[in-house]
This record gives sequence, structure tokens and C-alpha cells, in this order.
Amino acid sequence: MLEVKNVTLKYGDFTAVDDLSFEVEKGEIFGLLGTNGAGKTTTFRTIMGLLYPSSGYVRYEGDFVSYETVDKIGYMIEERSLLTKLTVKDLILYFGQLKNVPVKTILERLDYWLKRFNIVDYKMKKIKELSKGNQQKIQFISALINEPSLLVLDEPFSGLDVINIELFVEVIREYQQKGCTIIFSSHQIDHVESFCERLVVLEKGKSVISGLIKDVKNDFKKHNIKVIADGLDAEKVLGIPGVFGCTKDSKEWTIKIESEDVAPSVFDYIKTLENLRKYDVEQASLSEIFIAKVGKKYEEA
Ligand SMILES: Nc1ncnc2c1ncn2[C@@H]1O[C@H](COP(=O)(O)OP(=O)(O)OP(=O)(O)O)[C@@H](O)[C@H]1O
Repeated sequence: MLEVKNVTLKYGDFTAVDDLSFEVEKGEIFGLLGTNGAGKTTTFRTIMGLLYPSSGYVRYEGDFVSYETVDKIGYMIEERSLLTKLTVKDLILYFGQLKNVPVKTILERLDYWLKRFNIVDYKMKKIKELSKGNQQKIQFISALINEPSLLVLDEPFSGLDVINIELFVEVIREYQQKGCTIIFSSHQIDHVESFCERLVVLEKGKSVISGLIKDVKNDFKKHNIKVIADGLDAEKVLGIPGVFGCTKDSKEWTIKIESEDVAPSVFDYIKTLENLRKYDVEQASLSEIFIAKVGKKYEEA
């Protein structure tokens, strides 16, 4: 288990992470979300033992992070910090040996991952010659080279096309099934929603939403009604008490309501429309909850 307990991290007088606590169970994929500058990378660096909290602590499997625990961790950082003049092979050898993996094992694992990520031909290429997406694959391989039991992934999908996102997702799921503890950040809330059971949302270093995604969604009262029908009059819908939005996206209307209790009065109007093909009351998406709570367009951050 990874335990982050009352962690406060300061850069000089500036508090980047403020009294943050959460736990990630073995075999869990946990999401860390936040707008730009919210403190995600700082939290990850603290988990890795690269930064020391001014108060609080981080423990992994009961131990404070040390050189020994670092051997068990795979870390994929957001910035392109790869040593760009090295070849892929030399870079992975460097990272693998830092984590005390024998050379023969590193090379075997490297061949496996290059094949898996469809980049066998890049083994002797310099990092700087690779595209952004392929550099991301090398970052991922460097995180996996020690077969970690804790994976810390800062924006793992950034710069990847959908096919490669799927490839990464497959590998992350495999690691989860092997019992690996995984924490990751993403600006794409959809990834977090489909991947994680629990999350923390940071805003200016503080946790503003935390817990099971299912509970976060259940606690959020606002709902959406999806309607496909002819002749819907948005003005009329907006006149129904408890309705605060009514927009059309190609054929489908989205009616935003303050709570599920408003749905029957909306339906009283909708059932009078011609050619009604769809009427669904849905929970708000995690992205909508984020925007409502943090007050910013998260996915544009
Ligand atoms: N070395 C540093 N010295 C001073 N301030 C820093 C340093 N690193 C980060 N910060 C500040 O700490 C805050 C948190 O930064 P951090 O990189 O952790 O955010 P983030 O959530 O990862 O952001 P992003 O999504 O943009 O990557 C920001 O306000 C940032 O400017």
C-alpha cells in the first residue's frame, strides 16, 4: 500500500502541496487530477523521494521511501527528461542499472518491450531522433524495466495517438492484474473515469474532491437528460423550475437539471413532443463535476 499522509510541500514560501492525504491499495489504479500547477508533479516527486515534505510523510509497503524502495518503483515523468543524445539501448541500460537490474535482464526486457510497442527498429537510434510519441514509449519502458510493484505515471498518455493509448492501457491493466499499485495523472478525465475506482482532485495544492468515483458521482446532485425528439422548444424547457441548461448537439438534446427530482416535470413536457426516440436521465460526468467544483474548464487546462 502507498500511504501519503498530511503531506505539505513548500518551494521557499510557496505551498505547492497542502496537507494532502490518500492511500493507494495494492493492485489499485488511482487517479490524481488537477488543473495546471495544482501540485500533481510535486506530489509524484514527493512519493519518489525526490522532494522532502515540510510536514507529513509518504510510506510504501510500510517503509519511508529510500534507495531500497526506489528499486521497486517505476516512474514516468511528464517532462521530457530523457538524455537525448543516448541511444535507446544505452538509455534503458542506464536506467535499468540505476535500479540494480542485471544487464542481461535489462537487454532481454528491452527487446520484449520494443517488440510490444512496435519500435524494434529504434533500439540503436538516438532519443532525439524519435518522435514525441515514441519518446513517450521509451519513458514507459524505462519505468517498467525494473518490473516495479509501484508505478507512478505522470501524464502517461500525453502525446500518444489512440492506438498507442490502447497499448499503454493494456500494459497498465496487466500490471494491475499482477498486483502492481498504480497512481497516475491525466488531463483527460475520461481516462480516469474508465480506469480508476478512486481519485484525488487537487486545486492549488489542496484536495478538493477525493474518494470513490462512484460516491463522488452519487453525491453530485445535478443530472443530465438526453432527448431525441422533434420540435423541442429550448425556451420552454429552460422555463421549467430546476432546469439550468438546454443545448443541442447534432440530433441530441442535453437538458441539465439541478437534481433527479426535476426529471418528471421535464418528462411531462417531453412526452408531448413528436417522434420521441430517446429520453435518458444520466448522472453528470466526472468532467462536469470537476468543472462545477473547481470552476474551470479542466480539459482545456
Ligand atoms: N522547483 C520549483 N520551484 C518553485 N515553484 C515550483 C517548482 N516546481 C513547481 N513549482 C510550483 O508549484 C506548483 C505546483 O507545480 P506542479 O508542477 O506540481 O503542478 P502540476 O499539477 O504537475 O501542473 P501541470 O499539470 O501543469 O504539470 C506550481 O504553482 C508551480 O509553479
